[in-house]
Amino acid sequence: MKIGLFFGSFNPIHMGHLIIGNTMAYNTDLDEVWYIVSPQNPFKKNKSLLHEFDRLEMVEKAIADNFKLKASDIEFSMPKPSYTIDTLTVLSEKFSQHEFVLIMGEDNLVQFRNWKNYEKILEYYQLYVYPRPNTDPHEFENHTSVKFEEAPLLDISATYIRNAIKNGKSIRYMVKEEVEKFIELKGFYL
Ligand SMILES: Nc1ncnc2c1ncn2[C@@H]1O[C@H](COP(=O)(O)OP(=O)(O)OP(=O)(O)O)[C@@H](O)[C@H]1O
Ligand SMILES: O=C(O)c1ccc[n+]([C@@H]2O[C@H](COP(=O)([O-])O)[C@@H](O)[C@H]2O)c1
Repeated sequence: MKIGLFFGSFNPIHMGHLIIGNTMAYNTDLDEVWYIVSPQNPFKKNKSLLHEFDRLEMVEKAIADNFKLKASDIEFSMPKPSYTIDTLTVLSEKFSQHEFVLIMGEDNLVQFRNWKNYEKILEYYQLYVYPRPNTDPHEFENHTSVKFEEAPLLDISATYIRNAIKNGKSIRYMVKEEVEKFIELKGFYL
């Protein structure tokens, strides 16, 4: 199978992440999309980062009704912070029957040069890139490994959701109902 990998902290997973995963899984040549929950992003320091198992549980609840979407904890047992090239290598070895593609927003391409072994990523893997608003220019516009895919965009972020919860505001329709209930039950982000 051809599988798209969507990496993130998912703190928490929101409708923006779900729209991208579903669009890639159904409207491109990908068979499935796997959400790879990163315990720790090399570029982000965040004191409100929930435990990785709680973030994984929210992803699982969010995608439970969509058979083309899967959650992965592969990075939990790998050295931290999580470097994407290392995870790609482990996945390609473990699932040699599958072809893996990296899904990312165009904004990620602006600093992609700073990723560990980015040239190796481009040599061995395809990147399926969806548009992000106000993306700065970058050098990967015409790269043969980069494919631009159309996807509708939602202007929300996990940061926005965490702040809304902290300020007693509603997050209804920004996350799946199951995720909202779980956050309430556990008292996350208060
Ligand atoms: N609304 C959105 N639409 C499309 N892609 C998004 C959206 N929000 C985040 N992404 C992308 O999803 C991936 C994983 O995101 P991440 O888990 O860091 O969420 P985030 O909402 O950006 O989090 P935070 O606000 O905590 O930084 C990243 O590549 C990010 O650019
Ligand atoms: O491998 C790297 O050097 C690298 C550098 C920055 C980000 N990443 C991964 O890209 C994913 C999305 O990053 P971000 O900053 O858009 O949330 C996240 O899960 C990180 O593990 C990976």
